[in-house]
Amino acid sequence: MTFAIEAVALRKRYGGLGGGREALAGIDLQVPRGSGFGLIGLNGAGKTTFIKSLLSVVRPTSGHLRVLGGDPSDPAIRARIGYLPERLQLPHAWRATEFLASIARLKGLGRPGPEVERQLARVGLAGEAKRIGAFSKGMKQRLGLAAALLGGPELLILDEPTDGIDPLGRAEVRRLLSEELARGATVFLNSHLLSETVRICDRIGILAKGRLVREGSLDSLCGSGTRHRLRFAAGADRERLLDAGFLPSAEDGAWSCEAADPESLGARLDAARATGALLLELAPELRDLEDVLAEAVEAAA
Ligand SMILES: Nc1ncnc2c1ncn2[C@@H]1O[C@H](COP(=O)(O)OP(=O)(O)OP(=O)(O)O)[C@@H](O)[C@H]1O
Repeated sequence: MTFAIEAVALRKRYGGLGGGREALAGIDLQVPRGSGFGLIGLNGAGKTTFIKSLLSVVRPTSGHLRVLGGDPSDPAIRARIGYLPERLQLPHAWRATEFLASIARLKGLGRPGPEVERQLARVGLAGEAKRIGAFSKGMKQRLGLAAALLGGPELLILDEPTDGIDPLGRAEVRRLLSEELARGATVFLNSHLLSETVRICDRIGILAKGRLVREGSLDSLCGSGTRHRLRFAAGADRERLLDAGFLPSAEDGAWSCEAADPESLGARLDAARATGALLLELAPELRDLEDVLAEAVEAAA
């Protein structure tokens, strides 16, 4: 397997009086190509420092970092990355097409016109003639996203991509990012919106005090491994399901059960069927990522 990002024992200590605390205290991380990876953590955990290292804006104090198989300070590697910064600096007197055309030229895209129009349409800004200074926060964010998407980069690094975007716009951004994943791009996301992160990313890393304290697939991080969620067709006999050891969920009419292995899960399902219940859905029960984050941060304290 090839990796879009490979960090080995990566450390960063900022200069200044007393040298400060290490912002990155030895990060080992491999992000597979084509995956959606979400980096989460509390304020000051080191997320921005890690992203800046990926973009060679920050020089690590020690350790190794490879991005798309090369050195992040190599301009040829940088050209294959699309980046949406957390704090966008946009030229307010320009129009969206002018701004994107200038980015396209910087990225070395020949005849950028059609690509600029394509990306503007994807972010819902086609035909937008206002100057950027008159854009709403969400429109500016969409424009920043279009700039990151120009030229179909192999790696997208997105810092709070849905910040300021309304709920329907967020759904559009999610769809757009799933299109990017489907074409084989790697998406590296930094967001405090955990509900967005779980909907976009299949892998999650938790940073706490400069250390990667948990990392893995969403299922491995949030799944209990033994709890399952089930949904039965209307008319299931509640009392008989309770007798068979199923627990109802108060919120949404789903049920849950414990089963440590496929055999015991099969036996559970047989028991449910014996009550006359018809199974509609079965999935591993996932814990809330917020709880997993809180637990990981506490353990690292
Ligand atoms: N330029 C800098 N000089 C000195 N210390 C810095 C600098 N940038 C960040 N730090 C420190 O490094 C640590 C990690 O900061 P970083 O911005 O990477 O965290 P973060 O996880 O991105 O936080 P947030 O969620 O608030 O954006 C913090 O203790 C911060 O104060």
